[in-house]
Amino acid sequence: KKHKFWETQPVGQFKDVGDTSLPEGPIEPATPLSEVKQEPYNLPSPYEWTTCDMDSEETCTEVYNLLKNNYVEDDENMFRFNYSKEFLRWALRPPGYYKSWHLGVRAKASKKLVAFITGVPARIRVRDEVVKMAEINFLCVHKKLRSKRLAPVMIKEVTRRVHLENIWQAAYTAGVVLPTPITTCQYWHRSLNPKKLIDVGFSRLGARMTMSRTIKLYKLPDSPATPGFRKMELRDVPAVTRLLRNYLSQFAVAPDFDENDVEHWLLPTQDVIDSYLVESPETHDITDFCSFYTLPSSILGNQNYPILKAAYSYYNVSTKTPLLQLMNDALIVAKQKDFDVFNALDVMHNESFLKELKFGPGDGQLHYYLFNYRIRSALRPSELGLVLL
Ligand SMILES: COc1cccc(CC(=N)NC(=O)c2cccnc2OC2CCNCC2)c1
Repeated sequence: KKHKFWETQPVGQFKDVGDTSLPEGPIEPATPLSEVKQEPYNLPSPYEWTTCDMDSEETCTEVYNLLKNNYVEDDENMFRFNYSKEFLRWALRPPGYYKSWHLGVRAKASKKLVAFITGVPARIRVRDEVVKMAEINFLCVHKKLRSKRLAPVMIKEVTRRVHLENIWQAAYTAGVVLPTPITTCQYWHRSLNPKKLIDVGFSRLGARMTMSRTIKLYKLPDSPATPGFRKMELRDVPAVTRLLRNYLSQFAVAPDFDENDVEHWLLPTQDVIDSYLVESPETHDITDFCSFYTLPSSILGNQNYPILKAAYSYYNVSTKTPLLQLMNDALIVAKQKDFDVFNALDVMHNESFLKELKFGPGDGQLHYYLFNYRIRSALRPSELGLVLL
């Protein structure tokens, strides 16, 4: 029986799709904290809950290794995400985070970390409502413990811990279809190092294409074209916050970032997040912004290369520089930083540059979900202003 678990949860059910009599908003009401289950859910007897302290070098290394060996792979099992420890600390400790939402499962006998799931707090606007949510991510069960039905009880336990902080909604993504996506995005890839991408099987040589012709096709200038294009600095946080809040206000679902959030999520951190902006040489106004995060993948079974260095488009705002030119400058700096590929979803206005900047469509889709919040009808990806890590 498909979705046995999800049919028990307050999420849009397939049977309700199209029923416009159902109101937009929470599916189940918040409950008084006294009514939230006080004790953790039961795990199968060989396992125990653990809270993962990401400040601890040892625990962060355990989380890193669990994900490195057991987290999401592409459809052909050629690549596996390889989030760095620095990235995980950044992703899991935003303003107002709760350690109790960094939930692990250990084998009682060996004390080995065998599963993980996380939440971080976020204010997400859905149309005109700003809703406090948990962004759920990094659900990972060790390969040897799959189909022991650990995921449902991990989801229930992290939900219980989110409820204890009086938060009743969540946002998450998955590569699989669950009840019920609020939108479904295509992912796109722009080759920066085509020779390596073909060597490792990420890309294939085009028909009637030689390798040297392919290298020439993807060649980029050595430096950005836009005057005033520079790295973001701490002093830019107020202006970038204004620029981003205004830009994101046009989308149906988007984060409600304040200056604290912008300082955490968008200030450059080496090998984690890169952010650039355009400061007008005449007026010194900040008119445009682009950012991408660093998410390498392990290359499974290639002798020459162990790692694929990938940049993922994050938040981009263009008010003066054409988005096409701004993103081409992002590609140029990503190539300068030795990334092999630049990935993007067809969310926000990304569709306007993907083909022209020589992105090719990926072979999969990323589905976005809200927990305990119904929306009237599914969104187009271009109506979505939320990028999860
Ligand atoms: C190239 O190495 C991969 C290793 C594992 C999976 C995939 C395919 C894939 N599933 N890609 C995405 O989900 C994806 C493609 C483009 C942009 N963002 C993405 O996912 C982000 C956001 C969701 N959490 C994972 C990272 C590729």
